[in-house]
Amino acid sequence: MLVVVGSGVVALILRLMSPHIRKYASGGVCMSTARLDGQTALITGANTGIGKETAMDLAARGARVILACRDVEKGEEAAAEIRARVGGAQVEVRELDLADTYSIRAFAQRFLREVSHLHILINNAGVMMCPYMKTADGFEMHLGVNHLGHFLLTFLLIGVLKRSAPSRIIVISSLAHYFGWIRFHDLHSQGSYNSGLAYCQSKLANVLFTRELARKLTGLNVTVNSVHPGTVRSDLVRHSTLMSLVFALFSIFLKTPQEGAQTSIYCAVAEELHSITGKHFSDCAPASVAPQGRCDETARRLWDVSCDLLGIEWD
Ligand SMILES: NC(=O)C1=CN([C@@H]2O[C@H](COP(=O)(O)OP(=O)(O)OC[C@H]3O[C@@H](n4cnc5c(N)ncnc54)[C@H](OP(=O)(O)O)[C@@H]3O)[C@@H](O)[C@H]2O)C=CC1
Ligand SMILES: CC1=C(/C=C/C(C)=C/C=C/C(C)=C/C=O)C(C)(C)CCC1
Repeated sequence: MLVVVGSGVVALILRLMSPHIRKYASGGVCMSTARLDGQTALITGANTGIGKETAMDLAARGARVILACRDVEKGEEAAAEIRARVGGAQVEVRELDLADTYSIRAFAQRFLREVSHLHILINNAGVMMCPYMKTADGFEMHLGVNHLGHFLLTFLLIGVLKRSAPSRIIVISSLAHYFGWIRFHDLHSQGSYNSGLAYCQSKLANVLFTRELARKLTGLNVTVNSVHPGTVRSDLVRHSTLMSLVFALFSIFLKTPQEGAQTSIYCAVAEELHSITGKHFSDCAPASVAPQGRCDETARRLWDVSCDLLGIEWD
């Protein structure tokens, strides 16, 4: 009886507080009215969640937006939705599976053949807390998709980004990077696997990649910044029953994908960020980076190991 009354009271309080909670939870908003006419943007994992909402916004600003998706059918559905909501939207779908370096190379080859400029690259796609899986190249899935896949993609597109300068690279990381460390002795979690820690490692790798790439791109007018989008109601938690349950129970506290896209959009368009590089953002404002994400030695070591794993030379 007491439990029933207690839950009723909590539900009532939450209902009454709902507008205030929503206002607080929604986070920062990108206030820039910058137009992107004549600019080209590429967003990975843009068929759903934060990526789709980011694509919607950039298309509304006049950009040509390429949705890079592993499932072209889902990508076309998202593109149709964007066209229906944004009059005159220029959106195209291309196949890209970040869990397969052959697919990444094929994507880049076609992209470079068909598209002459790239002003905004948003490395958004991500996988979280999946069971132990390997990519086509034998990389642990989180590291392979979230870090190495985007590393290779950026390497293959860096020439066109430089030619299109000023251009921007935005890397979607997470606050979860605080709980990660790079396990150089067992990068692919072959010794022991914890899906949460593997996700955190990959998100720390995103921050370290941003740091080292920003250093290498100094003076070239190509900026690179990382983003924590907030806690966003999306398909990201699909692999974890517990997380799905927490998301369902606390959904009122979570951002919508549109709210979660604001910081990605901000980093892509805000005029005041034109020369800001190597920084981390959350809620459309600078955010702090964990100590392990500020270590230049680790960033350089991860860079070298990533190049070795991918069989590329990138100085
Ligand atoms: N939601 C949140 O609370 C938070 C999200 N983030 C980050 O935000 C980013 C976007 O996540 P969110 O929108 O929430 O999640 P979603 O799961 O909604 O979107 C993830 C996207 O990544 C795509 N993707 C997954 N694997 C691959 C692959 N192998 N090749 C190409 N694309 C792939 C998915 O494609 P498909 O639909 O086909 O599976 C989907 O389009 C991620 O990097 C995530 O880590 C960071 C912090 C918090
Ligand atoms: C426990 C709890 C929460 C859940 C947080 C979660 C579940 C965060 C997930 C973060 C993710 C998915 C990060 C990805 O990079 C709320 C709703 C914030 C507030 C109430 C208490």
